[in-house]
Amino acid sequence: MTADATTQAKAVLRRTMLAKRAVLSADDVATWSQAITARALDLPELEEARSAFVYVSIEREVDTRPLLAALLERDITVAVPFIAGPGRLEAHHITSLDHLTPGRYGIPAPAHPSPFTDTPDVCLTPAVALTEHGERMGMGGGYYDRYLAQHHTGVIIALAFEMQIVPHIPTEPTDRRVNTIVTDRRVIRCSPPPSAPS
Ligand SMILES: Nc1nc2c(c(=O)[nH]1)N(C=O)[C@@H](CNc1ccc(C(=O)N[C@@H](CCC(=O)O)C(=O)O)cc1)CN2
Ligand SMILES: Nc1ncnc2c1ncn2[C@@H]1O[C@H](COP(=O)(O)OP(=O)(O)OP(=O)(O)O)[C@@H](O)[C@H]1O
Repeated sequence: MTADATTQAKAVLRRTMLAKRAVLSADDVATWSQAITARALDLPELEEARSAFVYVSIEREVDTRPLLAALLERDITVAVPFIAGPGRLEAHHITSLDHLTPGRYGIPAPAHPSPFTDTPDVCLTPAVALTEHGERMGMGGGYYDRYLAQHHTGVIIALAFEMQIVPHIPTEPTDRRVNTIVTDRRVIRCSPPPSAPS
């Protein structure tokens, strides 16, 4: 597939998956998010982490507020995304959810800059779709792929509803795979796709 065809195929899948997610009920999102939060908080890599970079959810994404609140209680460094420009994501340290205010695209972001420039022990990413092999498709800004190309975080965990797991995602060389996916039903430890170099 050419690069253009891959981008096109991704855009089609993105629209389909966003449409499916848009019609989830608020109740389902809340119930499933609770299950995901409990499972994520039990992961040894999150229990052992000294720092975590966690997205702040909007709309029908897996709700990360309860997870953020629990991590802030754990006395580890918690950082959240700040959109610094097109495709440019920065991590900024917060010590309270009260430090968030609506930012670019209406996504809550730190009200006052406090850059966390280290490599976080764990990165918790949003996703529009994922495969069991850890291939991830996001909103199409390339924000996380660029961030993760610069910060060699060992543990990348995606939070997703079971309905977001698909058999195939068209990939580009710049796509970073996630190590683990936490859904409302299970924890998926991702192994590389058969065709990919390990
Ligand atoms: N909660 C959350 N935070 C996140 C992400 C995410 O997916 N979820 N991102 C994951 O990477 C980054 C933001 N990525 C985004 C990419 C595209 C659009 C978007 O809606 N684009 C519209 C244009 C909207 C406008 O111009 O106002 C579009 O492309 O049509 C929003 C966010 C960083 N923070
Ligand atoms: N490390 C990188 N360097 C340069 N360009 C990149 C990099 N990573 C991704 N891109 C480009 O960004 C664009 C969007 O990428 P992609 O469709 O993979 O985004 P996404 O994973 O859906 O979004 P996000 O990471 O924001 O959730 C593509 O044109 C891709 O080639």
